[in-house]
Amino acid sequence: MNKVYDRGFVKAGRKIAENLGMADFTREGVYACVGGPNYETIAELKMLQMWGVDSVGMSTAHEVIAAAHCGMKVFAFSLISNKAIMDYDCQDVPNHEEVMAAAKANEDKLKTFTENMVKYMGGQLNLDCGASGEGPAPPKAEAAPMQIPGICPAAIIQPCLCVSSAQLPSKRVSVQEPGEAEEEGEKEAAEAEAVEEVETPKEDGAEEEAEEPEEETKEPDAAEEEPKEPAEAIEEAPVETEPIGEAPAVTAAPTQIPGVCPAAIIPPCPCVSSAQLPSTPEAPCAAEAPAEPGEAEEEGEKEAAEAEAMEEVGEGGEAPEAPKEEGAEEEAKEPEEETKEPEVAEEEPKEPAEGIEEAPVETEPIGEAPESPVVTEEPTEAADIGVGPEEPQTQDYQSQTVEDRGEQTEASSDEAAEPIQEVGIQMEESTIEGGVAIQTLPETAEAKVGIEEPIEEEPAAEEVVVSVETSTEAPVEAPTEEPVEVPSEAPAEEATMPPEAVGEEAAIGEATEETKEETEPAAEASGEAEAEKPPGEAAEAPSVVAEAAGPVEEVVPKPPVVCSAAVKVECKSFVTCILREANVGPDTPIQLAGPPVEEANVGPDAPIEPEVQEPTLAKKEGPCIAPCKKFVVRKKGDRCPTTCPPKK
Ligand SMILES: O=P(O)(O)O[C@H]1O[C@H](CO)[C@@H](O)[C@H]1O
Ligand code: HPA
Repeated sequence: MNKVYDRGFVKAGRKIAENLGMADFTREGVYACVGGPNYETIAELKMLQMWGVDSVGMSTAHEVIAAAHCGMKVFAFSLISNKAIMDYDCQDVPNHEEVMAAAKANEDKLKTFTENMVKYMGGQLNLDCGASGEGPAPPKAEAAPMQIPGICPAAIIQPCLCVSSAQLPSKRVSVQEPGEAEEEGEKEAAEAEAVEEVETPKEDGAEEEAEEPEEETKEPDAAEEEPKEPAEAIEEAPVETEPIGEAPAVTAAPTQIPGVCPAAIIPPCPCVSSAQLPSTPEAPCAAEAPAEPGEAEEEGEKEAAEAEAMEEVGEGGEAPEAPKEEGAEEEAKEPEEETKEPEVAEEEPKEPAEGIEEAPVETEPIGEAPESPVVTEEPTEAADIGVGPEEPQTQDYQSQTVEDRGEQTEASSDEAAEPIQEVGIQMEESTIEGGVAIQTLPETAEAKVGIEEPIEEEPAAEEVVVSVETSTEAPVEAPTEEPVEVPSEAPAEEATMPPEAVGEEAAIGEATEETKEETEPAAEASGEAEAEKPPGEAAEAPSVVAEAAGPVEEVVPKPPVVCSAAVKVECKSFVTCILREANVGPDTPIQLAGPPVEEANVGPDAPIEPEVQEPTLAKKEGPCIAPCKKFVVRKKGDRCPTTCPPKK
């Protein structure tokens, strides 16, 4: 993802913003994408700020990832719609109303900017997105899908890759990565020349409709306004097609990548896994993985082509009407949610966090852990932005969080004392003073640009709030080598983990198979379920090779082997975990940026991690320690780290 944002597009975006008089409120910065659906807590925002984040959103990154995976050239920008509240003493809470209001107040700017960008991008991609100045091409009932040159052979884009205002819910602007080696000189000159001629399009009555779709995908309110047909959007999208050539035949229904161009319907892309694209069915993968767009071209040719295209855009003069997004909200929402699923999957801790592994072992059951407030794994549209009936929840959450952390307020008074000027913000490298922010995306974070709203004269450089990158930890201590007791059936009282705990394990026990096997709590969780079943009904461990079940006869010390029956294993390991607030199920008893440890699902006697590298994090967001019980029951099929009953 290092070059996911097309540098040329970003530069063009900045030029266009400048030409449109938006330069003074354009920024480049680091955009962090959080899972939502709630707005971030103050602690999270502080954490993100420490990480160098300038703005935060909930969707762009996923869309960008999906698009990039299909080999698309990507450009994204954001309208900074609200300020990050980072003061515990502040009574305000982020709310959807203000976000929507900001978006509404800036829709003209969004439309204008978008149209110009689309025109430019269309020219770059040789698409008739208005670059010709003739406006969108008439609908083509059976337009042949086209293949983006030099991109994933399977990434067949139906009609047009146009980015429409529909992509701009309330923000979003550009993305890209800094440090991209380019020949600035001539390229910039060419771009400047081309973009200078981009005219500000007239605002017409269609603007509202054009920008509604995106919001509809997230906000129920807006959804009621303009129900539209996605099919029409596809047909209306200007098309400049090219034969697909060797492109593999796609029989499955096209998929629309959420957040991207409503017209950019992409048939199930064989190169994209179902986890990344909305509904990529059973389309066989007959194509090779896409090549990185930016790497597939010679810089020289690329620049030349861009410069040329820029000129064309400039000549285009009249800005085309933004193609109406005729996408039905229903369909738009679906993919949106689906694209978030991968997040959950990505939560799986692959590597234990440093500094947590040595956490003290405590045998306190995890049972008493209180339920963590919040977050659902699959945010619904309602919960998404806290619209309508869900809004109260969002606010409650925010309020509750603040209250719960009353004591922390003091601890972080220095930081909290800083008045928050605005969200969105400026990066150190920002060279633009002002509103539409074109971001640069470093590494994994996403840079976004946005039109700040309200626009402030003196943007506070450190006011940006941002997303939450969560991490789940499940480091575990090495299993003991001590022989274990092997009861024919596990006493129910020993498997005292409550359902919540099981859920917790499920949530945090996302370590690799290897880790799982060594993680007592994980086994503990399964053991509990096991204990509740009649003897002999041990559940099959999905990832382990199950062997024929057999009665336990004796304990034979051996290296890890597969259990053929339930056994009770002494547990001396523990698990420390840091869960993301996002993507954690409502019943998940552990929370990341949570309240004091005692409130974070850890038993009252659970030790508070003493040596945390980051004191602040330890205290405020601090990892919670989920000690395992003394004994755990390994179910049939589990691999035992110590001993197992002999196979019969
Ligand atoms: O700024 P982006 O990435 O679009 O994300 C956020 O913006 C929307 C408005 O709050 C939310 O629904 C969330 O998707
Ligand atoms: N956080 C996350 N996403 C958002 C926000 C926010 O404060 N505002 C609009 N989208």
